Amino acid sequence: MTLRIGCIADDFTGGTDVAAAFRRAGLRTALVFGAPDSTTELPADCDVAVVALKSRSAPADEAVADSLTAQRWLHAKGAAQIYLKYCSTFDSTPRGNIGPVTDALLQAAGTAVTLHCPASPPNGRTVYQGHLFVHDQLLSDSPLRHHPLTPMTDSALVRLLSAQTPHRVALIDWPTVRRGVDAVREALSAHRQAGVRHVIADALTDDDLAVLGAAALELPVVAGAAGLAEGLGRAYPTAGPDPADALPRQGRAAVLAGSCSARTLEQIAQFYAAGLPSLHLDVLAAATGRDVIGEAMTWYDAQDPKLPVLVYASASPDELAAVQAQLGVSEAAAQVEELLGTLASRLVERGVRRLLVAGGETSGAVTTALGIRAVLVADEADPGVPWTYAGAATGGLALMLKSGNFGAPDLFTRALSATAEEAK
Ligand SMILES: Nc1ncnc2c1ncn2[C@@H]1O[C@H](COP(=O)(O)OP(=O)(O)O)[C@@H](O)[C@H]1O
Ligand SMILES: O=C(O)[C@@H](O)C(=O)COP(=O)(O)O
Repeated sequence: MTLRIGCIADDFTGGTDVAAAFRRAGLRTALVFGAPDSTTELPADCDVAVVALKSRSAPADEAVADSLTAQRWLHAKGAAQIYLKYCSTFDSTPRGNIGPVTDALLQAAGTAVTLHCPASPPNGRTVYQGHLFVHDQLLSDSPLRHHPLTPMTDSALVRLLSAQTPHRVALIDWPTVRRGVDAVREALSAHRQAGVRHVIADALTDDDLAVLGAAALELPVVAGAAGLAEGLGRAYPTAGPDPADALPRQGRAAVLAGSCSARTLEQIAQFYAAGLPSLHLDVLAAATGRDVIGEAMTWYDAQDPKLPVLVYASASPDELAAVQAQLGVSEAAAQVEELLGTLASRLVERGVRRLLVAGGETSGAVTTALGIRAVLVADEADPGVPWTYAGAATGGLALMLKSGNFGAPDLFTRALSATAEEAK
């Protein structure tokens, strides 16, 4: 079976989000971490391969180079269509890289037009008249206007993308999308003939995204968030049994959290309130050379093996500010990522078989420490938060990588309760 779609995601948890969307559409999906090279193996029998890069905030030339490497590898594996996954809040300033990356992918694929739509209705992201909404607010009125790296002060997608590309950008509006697949195809063709390279489409619902996906089936390059990926995936015929069904359902379970996002803090509080064993890592003590890892492992060995455990560095905004003031922002992050990466390796060595990781950067640190290059994507615990299967190299590890703000407050206990229940 050859690969059908090759996807390039601009960060790791964005990669798990889009991989879950393709799987929801019925396609067997693998996720590859980091720019692939000749030694990167693709798990057998998948329809979609998602390459998760760390390019969202990278300078355009770096993001273009990594994306072209991924595109070449995906084409070599047989992918006829490339999907560029960026954030559903279009995290990208005028100097951002969505325009340059898309232009480079189009040029390498030898094609003149692409369809974009960042809508992701389950997460409240919709596009109307080319304006991106976050629930009931324009993007530029939402909390994203204060994003530390990519403050979004404009919601007009045609204007945002036009600032990043020398090529023409135009809109297919919602009334056209509502008229269906043929109407969208005709509009795409008219835009292409008029010299437009980037066509942005409105979408309010998953049905709109299914129309767009069907209309985009023949385009060599398509771009957007997880919503359009699912719409596109639904336009493909589904294949046979999913090898990810071999996911281990039992074994010791642990959560490692390095995300300080509000939702992760709620999930930590819920786990603690459920009476499950939790340990807070003392980042400042680790920085002074105390053996925080050794202490954590002694604590882990003393826990009831039937129960999932949580080890977290995550801190409230005040605690975080205090640690960062003392260590510096990047030194503090490096310290935490080193701690959580090392702990992940120790826990897996000690027999953990189900590992839930909270935080995008944290997920990168953990997969790197575990030497995991590729996983198969299995069922979702919450929208955009799938279990994945790391296969034989790690002794058959079930891994869940969660973006900081994703998942319901009870995600940790719910996703891992099966283990505790079955073991009782
Ligand atoms: N106690 C702490 N002190 C300082 N930095 C921390 C602490 N806990 C976590 N961090 C850092 O905060 C960052 C959280 O980012 P990330 O893992 O991407 O989560 P999210 O997905 O919520 O953005 C990481 O770089 C992590 O190392
Ligand atoms: O498209 C989305 O909203 C997510 O997949 C995503 O990329 C979220 O960004 P992070 O919270 O920075 O992982």
